[in-house]
Amino acid sequence: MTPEGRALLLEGAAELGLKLAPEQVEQFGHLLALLTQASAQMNLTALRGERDILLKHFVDSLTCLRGGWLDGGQRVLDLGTGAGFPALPLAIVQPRLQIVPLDATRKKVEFVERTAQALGLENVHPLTGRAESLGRDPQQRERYDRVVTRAVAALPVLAELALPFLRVGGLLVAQKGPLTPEELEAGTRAAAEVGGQVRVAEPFTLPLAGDARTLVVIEKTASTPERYPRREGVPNRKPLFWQAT
Ligand SMILES: C[S@@+](CC[C@H](N)C(=O)[O-])C[C@H]1O[C@@H](n2cnc3c(N)ncnc32)[C@H](O)[C@@H]1O
Repeated sequence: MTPEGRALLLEGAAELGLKLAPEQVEQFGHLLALLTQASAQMNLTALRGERDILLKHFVDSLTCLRGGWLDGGQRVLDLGTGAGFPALPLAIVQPRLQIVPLDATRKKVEFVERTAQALGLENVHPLTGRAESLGRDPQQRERYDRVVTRAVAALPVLAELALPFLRVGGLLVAQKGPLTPEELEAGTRAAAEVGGQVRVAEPFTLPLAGDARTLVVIEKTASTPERYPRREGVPNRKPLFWQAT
């Protein structure tokens, strides 16, 4: 990482109230190098360049910590982690979290696994598979305190895919771009259908970059009915209470 990149990362984190230790900055530098190297060989992430990766992957992932919903020693699933976001930045900054990054694409999960090992992150336990199937697996269903997710699907789809993984009382923390009232309305109805209630939908801007974001928190208030999630592909194709685009 260049000295400018280091300053940018520290400033972005500071805007979120986080003071990164030197070892954590080292880990982010290592992550940047591994991501850049792997992206040259496979289609891992659309973002290229130090500034974009630092702000739009690393700092952006850390915005999931707003509100303190992920404080403490929680068991967390990162639904649709891709190249490890937000899982890897969260694991670096909150070592007490036990994080399971989940993705349907094996080569992405393999990258996350290799990278977590290289960074010495023992709190990362990657998993390959589709949320629709794993959400029905007794070893995964209702086993998590938190589900985090970033840039994966519309809110009603996320509600159906994520809520089955949560214990009653657990929270879905979804980091999204700008949210329309229609998406929030559909997400609220979908959440109710699968056993959840929207607690917070808070707009904010990404530190330094200024992009519009929304942090949505849905609490699981009742057990998810057995019929959810529906079979693979259906939640996206026919989202609950929402017109697929
Ligand atoms: C646009 S990427 C976002 C990746 C990462 N969360 C990020 O913010 O950079 C969406 C990822 O979600 C995964 N995904 C989408 N639907 C999924 C499902 N039903 N089960 C598991 N993974 C899924 C895709 O394979 C893809 O890697």
